[in-house]
Amino acid sequence: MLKQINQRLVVSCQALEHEPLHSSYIMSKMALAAQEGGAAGIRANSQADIQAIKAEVALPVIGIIKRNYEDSDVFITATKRELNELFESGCDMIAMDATFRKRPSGIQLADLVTYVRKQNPAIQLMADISSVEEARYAEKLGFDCVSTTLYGYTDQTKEQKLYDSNFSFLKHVLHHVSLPVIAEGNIITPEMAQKALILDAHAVVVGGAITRPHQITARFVEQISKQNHTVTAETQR
Ligand SMILES: CC(=O)N[C@H](C=O)[C@@H](O)[C@H](O)[C@H](O)COP(=O)(O)O
Repeated sequence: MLKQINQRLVVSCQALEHEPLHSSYIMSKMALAAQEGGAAGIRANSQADIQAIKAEVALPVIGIIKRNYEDSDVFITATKRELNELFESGCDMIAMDATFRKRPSGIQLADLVTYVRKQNPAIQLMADISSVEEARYAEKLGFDCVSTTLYGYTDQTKEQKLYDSNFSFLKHVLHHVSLPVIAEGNIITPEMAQKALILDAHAVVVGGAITRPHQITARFVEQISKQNHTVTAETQR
């Protein structure tokens, strides 16, 4: 899969239970639209969505399973349970949280990597990271690539955005690991995606800016309200 997505766009087609588009059927059609738009791959959540997407498009799929655990903040492919479900999903690559945060029941990331290599040696592994140290450790554990997915979503990085100070975090990761680095998280314009690839990201993943209409709508509404204030101010002069 890494070869197929090199220097290209992966579209994340996800909608959790609380989101308006929560449906495997809808996610499969989102993936079809992404394929027609020229995407090279899909990122998807849950066995049902992955299977529906694989039935609809010929694109390779990065599979995750999001599940919350009371004793951990890790929710992306947190344990062997999620790995087993992904083995049955038909996905081409598995992405998992590779932050240093404590995992459910204290299971170690290294043990999960060993488990995948033993149970399903053919599948590629993506490490979702939030720091350079995590990226370097993921490289040591033998992941096939790292993705900046969780930058801005951990206590240490909250409110940070990948494109802040001209993609400084992405540049930092690229400088410190020799693995392919996928730019993912809050890439909301084609120009940002292009910039990440120019900086030598292996590929870019874009989700909400393509497949979450509520986020896209909110961005328009926010901008229009700014415009309204400007117009009002001018007309009052
Ligand atoms: C933090 C988290 O759970 N991120 C998830 C990872 O699978 C997805 O919800 C994101 O949509 C995906 O990473 C793409 O990012 P963006 O939607 O910002 O383009």
